Amino acid sequence: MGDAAERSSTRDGSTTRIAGVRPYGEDAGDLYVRDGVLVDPVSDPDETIDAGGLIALPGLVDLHTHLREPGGEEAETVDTGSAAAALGGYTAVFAMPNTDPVADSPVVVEHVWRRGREVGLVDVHPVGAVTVGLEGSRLAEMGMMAASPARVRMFSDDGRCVNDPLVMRRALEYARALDAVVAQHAEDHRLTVGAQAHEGPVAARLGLAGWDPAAEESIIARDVMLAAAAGARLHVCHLSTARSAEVLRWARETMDVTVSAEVTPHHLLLTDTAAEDYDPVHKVNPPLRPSADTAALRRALADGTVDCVATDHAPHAVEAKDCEWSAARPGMLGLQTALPVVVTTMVATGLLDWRGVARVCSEAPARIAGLADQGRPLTVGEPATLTLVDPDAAWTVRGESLASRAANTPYEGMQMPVSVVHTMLRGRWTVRDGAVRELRKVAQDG
Ligand SMILES: NC(=O)N[C@@H](CC(=O)O)C(=O)O
Ligand SMILES: [Zn+2]
Ligand SMILES: [Zn+2]
Repeated sequence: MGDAAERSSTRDGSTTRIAGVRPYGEDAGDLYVRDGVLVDPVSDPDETIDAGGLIALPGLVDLHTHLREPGGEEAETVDTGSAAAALGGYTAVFAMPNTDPVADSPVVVEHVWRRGREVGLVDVHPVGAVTVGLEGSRLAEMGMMAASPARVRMFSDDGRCVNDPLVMRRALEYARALDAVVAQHAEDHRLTVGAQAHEGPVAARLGLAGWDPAAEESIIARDVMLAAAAGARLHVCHLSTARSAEVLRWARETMDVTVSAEVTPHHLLLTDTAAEDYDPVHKVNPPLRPSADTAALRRALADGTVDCVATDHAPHAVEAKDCEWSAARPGMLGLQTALPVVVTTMVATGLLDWRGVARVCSEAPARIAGLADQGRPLTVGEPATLTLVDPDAAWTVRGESLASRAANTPYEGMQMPVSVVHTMLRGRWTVRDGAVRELRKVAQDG
């Protein structure tokens, strides 16, 4: 604390030079930061950071994070989840409302928002519930949450689907009036009663009850029609099948609808065969799919059919995972492994370059969520909100070493090809040399 780097990168009028960095993986040059923004070069910076060999990206934005606070603090808190996010290169996250109590009121979203500001490592934007208690019947106080200091602009019952079409229609109509987006966990619950794994030969062989992919695809098809009719914005959470991507293409070609979609890193990399070890760390909702879907999802992300990557970071306490498969809770950690998995699946395969990574991990999610100061270009006058990545620093995942309170990573022991080295939020380092800065006592700006 209080060293030169910290002083020079806060808003005291001094200038930091980030030397030899490669913005978007392109030609090396210097970035200059003063008062929280990128500025023109100066001849006498107060401090110079050697960033030779590092790639600069705009700070990553996660539209789908479970921070578990309030009520699930044994798995994650705003504090530990923010640290995991910053270490993963994130500068903004959207905290899902399936907490206890559910974030379906101004009181709860304000609590999460205030905790995020107190911690100060990433911008924490609470997602408001669509229905009271996530129960799917009565609309939550969407307008009140939008009007609260947390300024909620994304609503979701994630963990549950807004299954009732009339409730979904009303939610979309309200969202339109609030200029908000409804993020749907697409799963027709009537089709997935007792479901444990993707319905197919692998689940059949393992004796696990099948999760019909039509449960996802049919809800997406229904929702694009409802959104088009309501003139509302729809976002599809954790899209996971080839046909779901086809439905999006068809919707955009045939109707006037504003629909966006995210894919998780795990659905880009892992397949349903991961369940063969019966280790519930591989249990997730929607389930891991066959490799044909994984391949189609990669193509859909590359060609823009799927707009962005979102982690669906879902920490679970040991008790919720250290049990037989059918009793385990679905979900896996994602914040600290997302960027490396995107590099493995999209960059190493030649499907995306680093510009493309910036698009799907930062620019597109910021646009979908309507964030004005995230996902911005790395150019003079823009916020100094960025992450610096070493493209050659491989590391091995150890759940116990991750910043999350929980350890349920599906990548235990796996090599990740790249490392986040530094992260900066509006001119302040949140991560230096792969370690979180203790910012908790630093006053929040604006
Ligand atoms: N993805 C999961 O398997 N679990 C999520 C809920 C969700 O994203 O649907 C959770 O909250 O644990
Ligand atoms: Zn979900
Ligand atoms: Zn989720």
